[in-house]
Amino acid sequence: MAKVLSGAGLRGQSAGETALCTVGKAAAGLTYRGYDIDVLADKASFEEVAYLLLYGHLPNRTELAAYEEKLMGLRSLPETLKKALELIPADAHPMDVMRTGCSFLGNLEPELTLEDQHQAADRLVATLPAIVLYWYRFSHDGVRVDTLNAHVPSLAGHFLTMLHDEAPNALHTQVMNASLILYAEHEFNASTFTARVCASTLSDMHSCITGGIGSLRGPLHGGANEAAMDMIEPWKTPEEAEAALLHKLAHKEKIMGFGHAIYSERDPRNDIIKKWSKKLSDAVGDKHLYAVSERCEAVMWREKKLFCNADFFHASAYRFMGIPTKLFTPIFVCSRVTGWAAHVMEQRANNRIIRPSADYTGPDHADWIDIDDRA
Ligand SMILES: CC(=O)SCCNC(=O)CCNC(=O)[C@H](O)C(C)(C)COP(=O)(O)OP(=O)(O)OC[C@H]1O[C@@H](n2cnc3c(N)ncnc32)[C@H](O)[C@@H]1OP(=O)(O)O
Ligand SMILES: O=C([O-])CC(=O)C(=O)O
Repeated sequence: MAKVLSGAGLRGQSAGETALCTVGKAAAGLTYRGYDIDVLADKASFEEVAYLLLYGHLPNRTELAAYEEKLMGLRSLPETLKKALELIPADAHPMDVMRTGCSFLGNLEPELTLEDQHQAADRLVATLPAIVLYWYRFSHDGVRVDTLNAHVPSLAGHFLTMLHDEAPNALHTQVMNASLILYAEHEFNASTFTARVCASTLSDMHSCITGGIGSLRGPLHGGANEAAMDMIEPWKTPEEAEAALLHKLAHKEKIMGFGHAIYSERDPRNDIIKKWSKKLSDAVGDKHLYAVSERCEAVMWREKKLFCNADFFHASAYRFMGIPTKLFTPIFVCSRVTGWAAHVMEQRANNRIIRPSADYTGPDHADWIDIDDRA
């Protein structure tokens, strides 16, 4: 019988069905429930996209107003959770804080039945920004930040207001909104697959999302936006960047923020966030970071035919908005929680436990050796 070869990393194999997203159609396409990413990033609010993913259709005016109101009403953190967050040291990584915060919330407000799944998802969408920024501001500035921000309707504005203690300008709110839309959903990526595998055991929403956060953290996935920033920040001129990059490539180093498992020509999210990064660069009078980033893009294409993925120009865009590097991947969480939760619900609606097989590579038979006789 022919052996079914599982390609390394399951590349190119279908692991199930989804109606949420297409990635890589015609080498560079991306749609959420059929809507093109360019259109969504240009015309929608993040709340509209969250509703589209979680409730299955674009909201009408009444539905959107009610949903925004609902999310705003769910922003406050339970006192016990605040106390727990206050115990986490300032040198913790915020992704670990989010993992703990999500899991902790699951103790206080468990999702007990399937009827609770939308409520659990909406609560996480509303509170994950507060979880990370309540901890960040308390541990770094000693401030117990207002997690309600009743005067700031959008999640994009809410995040930036909690971080900077003042309402963001229109450009920053617009970029943050677009960024949250770009990161919201991406089919069977590693963190979403983690959440779906967890859901397939009939586990609860908080466990699925906590697992997703853990998978997103790694630098080969969501953590690449922070890793890209750490790489480019010391480079002060495009020439310095080019020389350093060539050195890294000669030493076979992975360059964070480049390449993709599915797209073969380009990542459509890059064009959008790059455009915003340029606007921000002009607005802040940046002298080198955008130029360094552009040179990296040109060198990687020239040398390796590798293109920027969604993470690379997010690094400079976030920096221009004064966001500390270690909050980059947490913003990804605040967005991707919508996609994760939608996938959890989709998995539950037509579930069979996800349990692939493995090609065994160990010895055929091993004879027992008494402990005193072992080498
Ligand atoms: C939002 C997101 O999660 S997007 C992804 C974010 N991750 C990163 O930016 C990390 C850097 N990129 C990478 O590690 C990879 O490109 C991944 C993880 C995204 C995709 O991995 P794979 O699908 O295994 O990559 P792929 O099969 O296309 O790699 C082909 C070749 O290009 C190389 N390559 C791929 N990406 C890079 C890179 N960023 N830098 C240097 N070389 C690379 C691989 O090492 C491989 O070389 P080889 O054939 O000599 O072994
Ligand atoms: O799809 C992937 O493998 C990674 C990615 O770009 C994402 O999750 O946004």
